Amino acid sequence: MISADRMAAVDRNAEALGVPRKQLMESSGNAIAREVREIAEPGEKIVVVAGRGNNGGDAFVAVRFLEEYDVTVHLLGRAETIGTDIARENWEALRQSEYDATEVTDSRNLDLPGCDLVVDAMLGTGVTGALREPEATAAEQINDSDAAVLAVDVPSGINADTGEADGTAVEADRVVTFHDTKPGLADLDCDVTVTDIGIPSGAEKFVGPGDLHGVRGDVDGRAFVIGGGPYTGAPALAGQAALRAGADLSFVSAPDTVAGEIQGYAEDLIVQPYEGDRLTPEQVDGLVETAESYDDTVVLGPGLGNADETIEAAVQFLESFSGRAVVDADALPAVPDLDTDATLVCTPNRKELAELGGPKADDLREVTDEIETLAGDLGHVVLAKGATDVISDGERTRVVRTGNTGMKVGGTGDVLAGIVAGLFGTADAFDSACVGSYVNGRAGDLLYDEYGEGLLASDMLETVPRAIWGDDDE
Ligand SMILES: NC(=O)C1=CN([C@@H]2O[C@H](COP(=O)(O)OP(=O)(O)OC[C@H]3O[C@@H](n4cnc5c(N)ncnc54)[C@H](O)[C@@H]3O)[C@@H](O)[C@H]2O)[C@@H](O)CC1
Ligand SMILES: [K+]
Repeated sequence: MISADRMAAVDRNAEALGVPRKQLMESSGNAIAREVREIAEPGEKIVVVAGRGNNGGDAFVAVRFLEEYDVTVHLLGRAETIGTDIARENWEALRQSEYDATEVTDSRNLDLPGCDLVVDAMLGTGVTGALREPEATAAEQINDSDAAVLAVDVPSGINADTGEADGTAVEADRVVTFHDTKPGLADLDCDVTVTDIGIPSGAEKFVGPGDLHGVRGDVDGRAFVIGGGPYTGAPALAGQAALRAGADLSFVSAPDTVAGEIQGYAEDLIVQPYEGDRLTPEQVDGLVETAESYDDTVVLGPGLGNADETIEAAVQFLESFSGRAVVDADALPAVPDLDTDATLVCTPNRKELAELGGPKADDLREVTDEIETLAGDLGHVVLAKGATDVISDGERTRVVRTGNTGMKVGGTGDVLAGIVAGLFGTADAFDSACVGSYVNGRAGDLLYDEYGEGLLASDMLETVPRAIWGDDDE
C-alpha cells in the first residue's frame, strides 16, 4: 500500500535511477490496455474520458494499444491546458495520427449512449477537493450510463489516501492501479488490479531526490544541542547544521568552561552555559524543562565525553524527556534499556552500532535485516552510519548511498545529527533520519570535486541548504 505523496517521491526517485516518468506512463498505458482486453471484446465501443493531468496521459497511451476496438477519446478541457509535457506529447501522438480524439469543454455533450466500456482517466492521485466542472458533470454522466467503467489508478473524485470523495465521484466496476495498491481503494466496491509498471526496487529502497520534496516546505522549529565539555567543535557543528537545515533558532547548552569557546565559533548560535566542566545529573531537570517548554528538538551527545556521570545524566535526561531527540556519539550508551516517552533518532557509527547490540559489519547493506531488528528492539529509529547509511524504524528500512570517502573526516557525524534535528521540527523521526542522511551525503558530494580527501565537516555547512533546496539533478 502506498500513499500519494510516497508514490510521487518514488516516481521521482525512479527518474533519478534512469527510468523517466514518460517510460512509466508508457507502462501504465499498456497495463490499461491489457485490462481493457480482459473486459471488452474486439470491436466493442469504448469511450475514454480523460483529464488534463498524467492520469489522462496514461489513457492516451492505452489508446495506441487498442487498435482492435472502436475507441473515442474525450479530453475534458482545452489541450493547451494539459498540465504536463508527457501527457501533452501523448495527446499529440493521438491527434497527429487518425484517432478519434476531441476536446470537450461542456461535459453534457459527452457521447456515452451505446458504449460498452468507459475508461475513466479524469483524475488520479492529483485530485484535490470536490470535482469541479467539467469533471463533475462528466462523472455523473458516467455513473448514469449502462457501460462498464474501468478507472485508471483511482476512480476520479476519490482521494487515493482516504477513499473519500468531497462530492460526486466516479463509481467504477474495476480499477487498474499502478505499482502498489492505494489505501483509498481498500473499501471501494470494485475489483482492483495492481500492475507493475517497472519502477525499479531501488526507487523505494534508496533515499533519493523524490524524498526531498517532503521537507522542502516551510521548515521551522528550534534545535537544542546538549553537548560540549571535553570537546567544543562537535556541538558547534551540530547547532549550525540544524540552522542550515531550516531550524529557526539553535541553542547550545554547554558547561561554562567551554561556552565562550563554542560561541566564538559561530555568532548564529545561542549558547546557554551551565556551571561545571561537563554534563552531570545536576543539570538534567533544568535541561528537560527548557527543551519541553519550547518544544525544541534536542541533539544529545556531541562532544559530551564519556564520563560515568555524563552517561548517567544522559539516561536521566532521556527518561524524563518526552519530546523529540537525536541521540549521538557519547550519549548512545544511554539508549538500551531506556524507559522513555521521547521519540528518538539514534545515529551510531559502526562501533557504536555494535555496542548497542547491532551487527559489527563493514557493509551495512548486507546487514539491513539485523539493523531493522535492532531498531525494533530499541523501539527507536536507528540511523546506522557507514559507507552506505541504513535507516530503520523496525518496520521500514531504507538505504542512503550519497556521501564519499572525504567525509570520513571528524565532525561529519555532528553535522548529520544537526541536519536531522533541523528536519525533525517538521518531518517525523523516520523521514528526518532518511532525508537527513541523504542530505548530509549530498552536502559532502557537492564539495568533493573541490576538496576531495581534504574536505572538512565545517565546509559542509555551506552546502547543506543547496543539498536540500537546490537543483535535484546537480
Ligand atoms: N506517480 C507515478 O509514479 C505515476 C503516475 N501516473 C499517473 O499519474 C497520475 C497522477 O497524475 P497528476 O499528478 O498529473 O494528477 P491527475 O492526473 O490525477 O490530476 C491533475 C489535474 O487535475 C486537476 N484537478 C485537481 N483536482 C481537481 C478537481 N477537484 N476537479 C477538477 N480538476 C482537478 C489539476 O488541476 C491537474 O490539472 C496517477 O494517478 C497515475 O494515473 C502514471 O503516469 C505512471 C506513474
Ligand atoms: K481516474
